[in-house]
Amino acid sequence: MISDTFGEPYKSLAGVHSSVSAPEPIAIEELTKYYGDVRGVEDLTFAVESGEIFGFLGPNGAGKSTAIRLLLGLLKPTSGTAQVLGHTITERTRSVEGRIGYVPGDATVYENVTGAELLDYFATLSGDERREELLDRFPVPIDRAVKNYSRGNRQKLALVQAFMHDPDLLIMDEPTAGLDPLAQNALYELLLAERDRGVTVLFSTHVLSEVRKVCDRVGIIRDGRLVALENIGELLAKSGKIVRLDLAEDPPPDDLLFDGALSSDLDPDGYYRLVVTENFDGLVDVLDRYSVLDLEVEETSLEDVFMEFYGGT
Ligand SMILES: Nc1ncnc2c1ncn2[C@@H]1O[C@H](COP(=O)(O)OP(=O)(O)OP(=O)(O)O)[C@@H](O)[C@H]1O
Repeated sequence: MISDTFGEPYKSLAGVHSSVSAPEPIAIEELTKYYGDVRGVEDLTFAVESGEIFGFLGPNGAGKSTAIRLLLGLLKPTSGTAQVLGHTITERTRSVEGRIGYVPGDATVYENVTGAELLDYFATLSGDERREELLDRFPVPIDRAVKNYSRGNRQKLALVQAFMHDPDLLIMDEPTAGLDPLAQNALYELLLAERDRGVTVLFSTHVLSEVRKVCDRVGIIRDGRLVALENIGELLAKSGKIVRLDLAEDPPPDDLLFDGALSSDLDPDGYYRLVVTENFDGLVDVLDRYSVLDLEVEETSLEDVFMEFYGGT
């Protein structure tokens, strides 16, 4: 009973403004990556605008890391292309790399050096003018070998490394994984402050609460394809209302469906649960057929929206 309202892969007008103004920091066009027969991402098309925090949302295996690794030039696309800071991903130069900060999903390399040595190394590549300020924000045992770091400390070190050369664009793959709540909040504050300075951020996550806290827009990816691209308010508005009904009768949930109802289910507490996006007259017609003992109408939450895309999969 999952609707296909968002079922068609979303096609944005990526690049449409590029002839009249600066190109978007990230513009992706029909980007496809197969690992042999396994689909990583397929036909991704969207743009991340300058100065926004863009949440790239999807469950494990949806294709977020593949898309990010393609953007960073770490993987070669099967077809399609993307521009990052105006440069095609397959032809990027060092000068562009120096304007990007990257937080990988799994920060485990360079085990045998200390945190300080690791940062020194990256400083020679791109600079480190913000190192001290970031170490205050994300304190780590800088003189100890990285191999002895806890997961959270590795992640904090990765954050210091990603931000310390003051990049224009941050690309982050599940950056809060392993962070304690204090460090998570420090990151949210930093992201919002950076956004206000005009920095652009793309980050992948499956943590809905952080999407709500920091993201301006969100792209939802499912099975390698983009299925929604909206600002969060619009996404919620488009996703309709939850109508919960207690009926004297016991009709099968599908009997309550009408044009404008995305889904109809029976909750464990015996209430019918409809997701209604439009045609509230249709709802009134349905109600007219039964004895309604109770009725509640709620706004959809981001969790509800997510479940509409992923429920049952
Ligand atoms: N190196 C690889 N070789 C083969 N298949 C891969 C490889 N990397 C990813 N895949 C497959 O590509 C698909 C997308 O995986 P990807 O890691 O991009 O998803 P994800 O959304 O980042 O997931 P997660 O949240 O678990 O990191 C999955 O089916 C995955 O098994």
